[in-house]
Amino acid sequence: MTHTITVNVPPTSYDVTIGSGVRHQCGEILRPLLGDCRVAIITDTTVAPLYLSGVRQSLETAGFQVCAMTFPAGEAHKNMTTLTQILEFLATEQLSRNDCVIALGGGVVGDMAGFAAGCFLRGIRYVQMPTTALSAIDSSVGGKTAIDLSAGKNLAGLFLQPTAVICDTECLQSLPRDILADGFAEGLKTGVLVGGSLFETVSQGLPTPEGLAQMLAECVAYKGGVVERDEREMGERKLLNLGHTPAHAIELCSNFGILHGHAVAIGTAMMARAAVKRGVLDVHIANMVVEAIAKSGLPITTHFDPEQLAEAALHDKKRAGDTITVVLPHGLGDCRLHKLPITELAMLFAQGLED
Ligand SMILES: NC(=O)c1ccc[n+]([C@@H]2O[C@H](COP(=O)([O-])OP(=O)(O)OC[C@H]3O[C@@H](n4cnc5c(N)ncnc54)[C@H](O)[C@@H]3O)[C@@H](O)[C@H]2O)c1
Ligand SMILES: O=C(O)C(=O)C[C@@H](O)[C@H](O)[C@H](O)COP(=O)(O)O
Ligand SMILES: [Zn+2]
Repeated sequence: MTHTITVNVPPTSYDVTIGSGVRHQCGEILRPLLGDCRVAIITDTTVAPLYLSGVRQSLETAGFQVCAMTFPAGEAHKNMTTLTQILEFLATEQLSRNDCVIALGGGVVGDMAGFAAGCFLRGIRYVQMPTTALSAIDSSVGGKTAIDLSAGKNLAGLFLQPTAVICDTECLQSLPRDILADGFAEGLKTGVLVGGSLFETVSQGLPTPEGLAQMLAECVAYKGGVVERDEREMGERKLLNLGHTPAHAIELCSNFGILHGHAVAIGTAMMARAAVKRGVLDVHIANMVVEAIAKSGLPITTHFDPEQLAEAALHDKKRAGDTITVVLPHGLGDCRLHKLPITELAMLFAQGLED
């Protein structure tokens, strides 16, 4: 079964197609959307040997002229050096304004290729083809693109919505278990934000392949709705950052050596515990959240101390001068924004790390 979710972000609108084997139909899906143009596939060294030839074949059969560039896999390469290499590649290949970038890979490929597409010739179109659970659940939808700077996570980037998202659930079968679980952290985050049956589903641990497509579709439908209402993160979209203020600090402190989803898992557990200490969340609900995270094989605490994390979090995009907005769960399906003085961050993180 194929799921199609439409995201309306005026003046544009795009479909997210989720289904088994859909990478082999990417050419026919994209031809009416892109017209007669060249496409540049950007991918990484792990994904290229697995999926590049199948995607290329589908695109060529549909009449596209295709070129491809591969960069080394991993968060350590989500940086200015790789961005420059992608831009130089697009220029050498003489892509024009009518042409299109295809991001084939996980969130690192999607964030990098999307950013490059947004800068090249002051902006060309791009398509997301997510191949990790994380990119399928979260990063391929919504138009946030970015690279990391040495001062912190995602500090340079653009909002640029893709022309289409094509998610082949078959690709997720080649993920090592820890990377599959890593992506599931954003699903757990979404389960806490939405509550109800989605939280019940995600709290049962990693789903079966059949259950996975349904879960992905529910997460994407929720995120798509938030993005439609608040594309530029002026209000409601900040909720998608549940767990991310500590997560981004943990990623920076570990020199980007921890996977994003693992950091989000810890951050979400921390915000659940801190919410209890602050009297806004029932301890039983917090325990359910922390247990659901642990059940998926994800971490729930960190060895970094609260002061160190608070220092690292000062680069967070939710900071405005002397205040920072964090997300605290008040219940399942009821997360709220809290504006705190930055001087309270270390205390908040300490509360999040206490049992
Ligand atoms: N833009 C957004 O809205 C958004 C949302 C969430 C996360 N992110 C970003 O996404 C990134 C994390 O994404 P990720 O977890 O997908 O990381 P990733 O892209 O680094 O992929 C993880 C690893 O899995 C490998 N891989 C990818 N697909 C595979 C497959 N099908 N089979 C086997 N191996 C495969 C990759 O080569 C890589 O080594 C972070 O940089 C995070 O900041 C962005
Ligand atoms: O799409 C969003 O909005 C999110 O916040 C999703 C997050 O899971 C994602 O990690 C995002 O990249 C974080 O954004 P940032 O603006 O805090 O860098
Ligand atoms: Zn995230």
